[in-house]
Amino acid sequence: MSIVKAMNIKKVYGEGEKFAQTVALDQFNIELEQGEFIAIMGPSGSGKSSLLNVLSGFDQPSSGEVFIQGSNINGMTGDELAIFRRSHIGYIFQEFNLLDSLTIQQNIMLPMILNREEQTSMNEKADELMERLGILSIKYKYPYQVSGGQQQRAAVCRALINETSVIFADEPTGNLDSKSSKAVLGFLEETNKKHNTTILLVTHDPIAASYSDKVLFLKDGTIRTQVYKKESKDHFIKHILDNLAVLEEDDYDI
Ligand SMILES: Nc1ncnc2c1ncn2[C@@H]1O[C@H](COP(=O)(O)OP(=O)(O)OP(=O)(O)O)[C@@H](O)[C@H]1O
Repeated sequence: MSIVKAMNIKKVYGEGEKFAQTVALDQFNIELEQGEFIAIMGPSGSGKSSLLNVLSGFDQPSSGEVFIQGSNINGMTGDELAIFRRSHIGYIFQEFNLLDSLTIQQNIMLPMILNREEQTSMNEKADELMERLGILSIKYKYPYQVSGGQQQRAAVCRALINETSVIFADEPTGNLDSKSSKAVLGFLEETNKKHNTTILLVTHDPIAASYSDKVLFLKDGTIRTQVYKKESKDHFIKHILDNLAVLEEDDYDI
């Protein structure tokens, strides 16, 4: 069974407004199997965030359906979807989205707290993840007391703590220095390999994309082309850069 399946997705903003409509996704189809690690690249405005928002249930498509592990998330009520998301979907935001009133440890445990999990297992799991990402020493600090890189590592721990079968990551390294980027991407790669977690990563960065096994290039709300990792990482990065150049050249043909 596919972990994520979306069929005939259309996302139109400003529906009903005669002159201000934008078609962000156009009859979009995608299917992700268990253990796939896929990156999505494309120019600004090509529909990457719209796609992630629709696939993760943060936004409704204008038409079409999204299935996560066989369940149609578009038919769920708000409460049903919130509960479903906590157990099935991990999401890493570009802006971290940590709560300032909670410590780093509490932020990370939040999805487990909301699922009413047992305290000892929450503490153990949170400690294990923080240790792996090198932020155990800041567990009692608040988000505003730590660096952006440490906040993003905490956001990664929070997205992973419920061990969901799919992780959506929207530019998770967009605000990070290269050391923190490497830590976050390496951890996602390891999670993918070790736990067979399906990952969909949106990024502008060819290096970040090279951690995936396949890159989909988006343009005007549809997939234009895709590149597979076949040989070395360096070869993959070169292939990604070539395709980005072709996409940009297309712009000048219009
Ligand atoms: N809330 C909104 N209301 C109206 N139009 C929107 C809204 N969100 C996105 N759009 C439009 O939909 C299209 C796709 O936007 P989207 O944010 O998905 O692109 P993106 O590829 O993620 O861009 P970026 O790389 O700049 O983040 C763009 O034309 C954008 O202007």
